[in-house]
Amino acid sequence: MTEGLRCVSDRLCVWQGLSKRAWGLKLRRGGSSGSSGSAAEPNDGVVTELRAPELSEPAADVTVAAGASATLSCRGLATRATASWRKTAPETLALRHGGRFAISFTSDGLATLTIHACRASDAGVYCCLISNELGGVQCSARLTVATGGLPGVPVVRAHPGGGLVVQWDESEAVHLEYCRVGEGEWRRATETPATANTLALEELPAGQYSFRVVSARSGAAGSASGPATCGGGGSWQREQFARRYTLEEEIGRGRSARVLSARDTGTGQRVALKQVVSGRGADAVREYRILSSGAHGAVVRALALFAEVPRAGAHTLVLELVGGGPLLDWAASSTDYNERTVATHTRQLLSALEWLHSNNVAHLDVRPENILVELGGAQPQLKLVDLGSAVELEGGASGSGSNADSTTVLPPAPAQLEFAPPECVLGRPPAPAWDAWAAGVFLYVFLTGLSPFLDESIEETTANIIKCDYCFPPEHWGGVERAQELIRRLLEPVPARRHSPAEALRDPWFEQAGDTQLSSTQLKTFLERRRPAGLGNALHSLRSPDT
Ligand SMILES: Nc1ncnc2c1ncn2[C@@H]1O[C@H](COP(=O)(O)OP(=O)(O)OP(=O)(O)O)[C@@H](O)[C@H]1O
Repeated sequence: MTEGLRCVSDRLCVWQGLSKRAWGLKLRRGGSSGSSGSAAEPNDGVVTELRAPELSEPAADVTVAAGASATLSCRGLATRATASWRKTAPETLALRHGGRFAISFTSDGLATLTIHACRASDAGVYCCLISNELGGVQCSARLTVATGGLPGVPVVRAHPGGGLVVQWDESEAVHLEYCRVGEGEWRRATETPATANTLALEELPAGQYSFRVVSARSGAAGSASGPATCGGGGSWQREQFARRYTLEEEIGRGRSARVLSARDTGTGQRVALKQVVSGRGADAVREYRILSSGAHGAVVRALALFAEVPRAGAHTLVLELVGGGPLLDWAASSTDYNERTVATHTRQLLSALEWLHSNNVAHLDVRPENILVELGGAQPQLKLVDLGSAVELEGGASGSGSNADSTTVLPPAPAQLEFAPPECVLGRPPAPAWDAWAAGVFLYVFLTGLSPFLDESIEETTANIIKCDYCFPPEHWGGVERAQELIRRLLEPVPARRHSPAEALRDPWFEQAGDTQLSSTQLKTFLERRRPAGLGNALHSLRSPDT
């Protein structure tokens, strides 16, 4: 650390409105009403004379190398005084003790400011004010941070709206330059030198970039930052998206998303575009991460994720298109609506849940609207969609060590309530066992068209769930009683005793299920009741022309 020796008594001044000369005397009884940081005060009932502060040693200018510590100090004669530091040039800043700044004031009137790990932007004029009730006195000193003439390396991070944000630490005007990795050509990010120390490059095309800072005065270039990946700015993302997908029609809607069918002009493949409203970006990113990190035949696959599409703040997930609509709608109008069909699809659902749980993911929103069917293959195939409410669990799907404990628990929405387990309606932390319960309710509905816990009101339905109050009316269970034991195992009120999807898959019913034809009358009533107003039967009529 190099200390400058120039005297700064010319900067010694009187704080506006307060005189450094004591213009009044106040007799004060020493005692409990002390103020912090003042000169030592007797606490023995002796009357003390209070004097306005006087400066005895002004602060001196200091020069340090970047990265070193700098200490500015001055001394004032005063009783019951405090000392505070401000930066007055080039910007005004009130300084507090903490982080890189250490501020102290000793009982003999020494006020110090130490700045650790000095940066170029710390350079400037610092002012110390020593004051008490009778007045104040202040002095200033300049801190110079020597950077060796070369600008420092800028810091790069992702911009929440797409693109990158670059920050640097120079006290003078600079040019920010960027180089696309592999191209070797440095370009200026702005026409004129940047005076602020941050630049958001929101419209940067996708790619990898390095940045460097160039002094506008000397033309000296600092070292380049490491390569930073840019997913592309908003309008770039929208442009790429518009070029690639031709939108068709709306095929579904949820609380946070609109789903459209579209065609990928590159591959000719039809896809589903889930447009997630702004504010739910984290859910969309998590849903993409889960659905793109592995594959299971009964779980929809995610193909891509676009941020800032269709508008700033929104996200668009590109998903495999499931062409057959909700499974129960298809089953209710199918000639194959029989016990074996129900067993086949229940097995697919449990297998999808087992796969998610083994990947430490709990779906948490298993209900008929999110259980679709693909009819394009040799056999109808169940597809579970909507991982928007899913949680990723730490330390295994058993529930122990789950990060779900910290998840905000909201009461289930009306559409979810019929499928919600007791621990969910009681506000307990989410866990994979919720999915097993929901699968049990789904199987009950699939076989009978009846909802086991549904009652006249939300309160009564909730009470039925908490008491696990349901039954198997014989008039609705004729010929399919063999599935009841599996349902009992899944609708077990104590989560730890409830069958997991893996255990449920071993139930003998899957082998025993026969051709018993099921009546779709109740199921159609069930579906009609849950159909959102205005949606009609759009999903049901959707069929992939590829099939
Ligand atoms: N890949 C897909 N293929 C066809 N239809 C889909 C697909 N994904 C979703 N849908 C339809 O769109 C509807 C809404 O989608 P999704 O449930 O994912 O939205 P959401 O807003 O997350 O729903 P929620 O209200 O449960 O939060 C679904 O119920 C389903 O019918």
